[in-house]
Amino acid sequence: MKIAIGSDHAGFDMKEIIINYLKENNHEVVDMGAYSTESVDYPDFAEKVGKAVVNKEVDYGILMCGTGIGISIAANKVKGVRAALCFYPTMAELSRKHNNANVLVMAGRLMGYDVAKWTVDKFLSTEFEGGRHQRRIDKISKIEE
Ligand SMILES: O=C[C@H](O)[C@H](O)[C@H](O)COP(=O)(O)O
Repeated sequence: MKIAIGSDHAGFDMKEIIINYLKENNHEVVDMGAYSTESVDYPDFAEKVGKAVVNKEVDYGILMCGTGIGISIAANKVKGVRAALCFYPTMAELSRKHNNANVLVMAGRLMGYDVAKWTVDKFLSTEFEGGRHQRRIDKISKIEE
């Protein structure tokens, strides 16, 4: 798969680890920054990754900030983005099955790196279930109009 990934300074270390993990697993990675732990503003990276996803330049996006909260809020402002903040693999699985999430968000300062890798695995390997969940996503899309 082709994955766009981004973080602020607080998510940078996790981003580098996840980029290597994705590459080891034969995914194509587009690193949209940040490129160091120098202080930056998370909305800039949320917007870049979110737009790459909705413009279909990539299959999915992955974002990190310190808590995952700010970058989730920002990413979900991009029309068509369904960004899910996931602390556990099961959350990632359900974000795909029920919410058809297209951006995975994780907390760089609060999650262990092994859990982050397992969370990525579940996100990328789980399909949307459709059915009643599609009806709810259609209602989310209407809110965006
Ligand atoms: O939701 C926001 C994120 O957790 C940011 O990564 C965090 O606010 C950055 O904080 P600071 O500028 O104190 O490193």
